[in-house]
Amino acid sequence: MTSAPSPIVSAYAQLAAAVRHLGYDEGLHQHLRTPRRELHVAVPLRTDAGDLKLFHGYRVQHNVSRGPGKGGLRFSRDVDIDEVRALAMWMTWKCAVVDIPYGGAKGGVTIDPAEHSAAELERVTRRYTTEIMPLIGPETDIMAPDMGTDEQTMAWVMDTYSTSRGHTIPAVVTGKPIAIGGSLGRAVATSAGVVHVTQSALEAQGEKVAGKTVAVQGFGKVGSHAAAIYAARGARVVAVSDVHGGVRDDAGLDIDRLFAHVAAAGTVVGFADADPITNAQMLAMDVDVLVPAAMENVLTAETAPTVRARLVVEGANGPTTPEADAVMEANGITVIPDILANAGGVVVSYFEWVQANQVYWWTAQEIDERLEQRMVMAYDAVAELARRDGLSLREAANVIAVKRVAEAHSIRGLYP
Ligand SMILES: NC(=O)C1=CN([C@@H]2O[C@H](COP(=O)(O)OP(=O)(O)OC[C@H]3O[C@@H](n4cnc5c(N)ncnc54)[C@H](OP(=O)(O)O)[C@@H]3O)[C@@H](O)[C@H]2O)C=CC1
Ligand SMILES: O=C(O)CCC(=O)C(=O)O
Repeated sequence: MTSAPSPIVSAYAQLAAAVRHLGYDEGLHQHLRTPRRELHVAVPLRTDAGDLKLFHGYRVQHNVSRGPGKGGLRFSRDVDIDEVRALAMWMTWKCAVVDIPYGGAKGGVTIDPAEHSAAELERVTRRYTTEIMPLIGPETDIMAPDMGTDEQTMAWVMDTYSTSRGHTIPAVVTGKPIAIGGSLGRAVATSAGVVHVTQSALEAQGEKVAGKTVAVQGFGKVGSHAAAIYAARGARVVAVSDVHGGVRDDAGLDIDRLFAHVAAAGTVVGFADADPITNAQMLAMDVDVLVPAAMENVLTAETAPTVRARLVVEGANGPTTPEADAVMEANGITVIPDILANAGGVVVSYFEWVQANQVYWWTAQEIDERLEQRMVMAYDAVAELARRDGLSLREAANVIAVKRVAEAHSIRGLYP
């Protein structure tokens, strides 16, 4: 899983394909490929035991032509500058494909959150925020949770930023707790969006989510709620996994009981009434829908030939390499690409930012309806272009997104 090249290689290849399709010249290609700004910061930590440790942090604004930078903050031992660059670029295309007024950005700290206490993570978050202060702000670059961070992390970022400005500024982050201006629905929005696009793809074949078998890799913020929503919509979730391994029950896992098990055990492994399964075995299961919702480079030239699902819905960012895309296309497997499939999170982040700026809060129903409408609209546009031009859904999504960003450059006069 980790032998694949950096995600930036996939991101560059996907952009190059879209640029070729659109017939843009090399100058515009380079303009679209190159991050607008990058900040590398040192993040010192005094541990609970009194030692001094140093971590490396990054914030990359890939593109800000359509609006402020927008994108999550990742805490993981695998974070490096190229990963953050790739994730920031994907945020640019993601915001463009669902047509929300943002550019793309991403941040990361090379730290394994599982190895640190809450107090240490708070100090790391506050120091990181202070160091990247020149870039962030409600009108310049707005953070949200990603892998290894959560709503508590966003509360610390918001508090650190607000303290430095002397007043409370909720719109500097999204995905924060409801008590300090978070939005209803944000915690499950990425997962809800994953299910909406699954439904759209199945409807195109006269089918629906109910009755389908689903396997979900990753039981974190995205994967766990996706499993719950698929089950609530009548699908049979037959396998889930996390970094420690997975569990399988062909009759369908009881997701409520699984949540209770994970709350107690910290992993899906060991869940009673289910068989153990490895992540590799799960990717190869004979299911209708496979949802990689953990990390990058999971579906590679090595693993893609084993995939037997009809539909792969990318909850994670960058789970599929270009080589794996080719293999799955040849095998008749439809892939709903990350920038479309997992865009529900940033869509509701946008709703949260709008609500914070207006200081006026929407109902859960308003948020759910507006999210579904936007996801379905984006899916339909991508599917229509794919049909028209004989493209994969990933190619079509990238073409739509890259064109919108290039148009913004052109209209603003940054690139004639
Ligand atoms: N949160 C959001 O709103 C959005 C997230 N995403 C993307 O979705 C993906 C997951 O993010 P999120 O759910 O927030 O992250 P979390 O940190 O909440 O969860 C990550 C999950 O993946 C598991 N995992 C980590 N490494 C592996 C591995 N090698 N094999 C199998 N499972 C693994 C973790 O297991 P364990 O807990 O045991 O470590 C955990 O269950 C990322 O790619 C992220 O960028 C995309 C759009 C929005
Ligand atoms: O909600 C957001 O702003 C972005 C979430 C994110 O990091 C992502 O979509 O990859």
